[in-house]
Amino acid sequence: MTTTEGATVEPQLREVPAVRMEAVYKHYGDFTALDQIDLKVAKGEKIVVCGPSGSGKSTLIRCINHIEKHDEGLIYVNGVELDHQRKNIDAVRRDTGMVFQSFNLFPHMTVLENCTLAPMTANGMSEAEAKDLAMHFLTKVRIPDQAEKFPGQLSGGQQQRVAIARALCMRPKIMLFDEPTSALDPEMVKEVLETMKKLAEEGMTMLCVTHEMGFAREVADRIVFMNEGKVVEQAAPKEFFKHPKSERARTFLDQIIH
Ligand SMILES: Nc1ncnc2c1ncn2[C@@H]1O[C@H](COP(=O)(O)OP(=O)(O)OP(=O)(O)O)[C@@H](O)[C@H]1O
Repeated sequence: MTTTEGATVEPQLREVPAVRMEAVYKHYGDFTALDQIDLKVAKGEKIVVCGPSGSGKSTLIRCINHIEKHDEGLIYVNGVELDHQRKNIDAVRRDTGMVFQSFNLFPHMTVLENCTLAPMTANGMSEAEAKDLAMHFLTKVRIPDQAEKFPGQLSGGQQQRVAIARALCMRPKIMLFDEPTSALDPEMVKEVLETMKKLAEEGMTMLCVTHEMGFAREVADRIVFMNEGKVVEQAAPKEFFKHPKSERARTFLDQIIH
């Protein structure tokens, strides 16, 4: 693309990022959980956030949809500021689907009811429309036959796929995953990662906190490595795994890969 001044500009650089964090801090009392975070996520980008326990990964992702409130700095989601008065909270929440480690499904509701609830209550969809949408996404995560069951009747992997379908029913522009496979038996991990991989291939913008480094290598455009509340380094997976720059990333990788 050429501007009137004749300069060449990459079209994607002119786009509003999916997420922009500028000098973001989060404190719990005297403890600084996020320490001057600057991070940009482009539309369609897949980011894996990794780092040692307590480094602030969940806090970072939870600040993006305001489950946690940041104390200082600016956060924009698709160009909308997450202001401290929470004026834009509904718009931001609509754009961001969140998947938690512990599924967070309503146990007294069927799979279908779990998926139709938010589209009907928050988006004003009719029951018939919401059911069609829910079945569409339950089919996508390959469990349409479980629609009438209750979460307790499903395996962990199936429950997590319901949680992904439920998030997709809100038609999010960004999916946030907070250790989505950590609570699963090893044989269930693969099916959830496959579902996430499929979403990535379809172009979804994704921020995933995960220790699944195989997934990171295969799917991520960029690895963001955190330590003590800071983003210590960020690089393409190939670069990060081969040549981690910081000593902390090197010891982290040694511990989890060997
Ligand atoms: N509600 C809270 N009150 C006080 N401290 C908190 C709270 N939530 C998180 N923290 C602290 O903030 C730090 C970052 O927590 P966070 O959960 O973001 O880390 P993490 O990198 O996701 O860790 P893990 O990999 O173990 O889940 C930790 O030291 C944690 O104890």
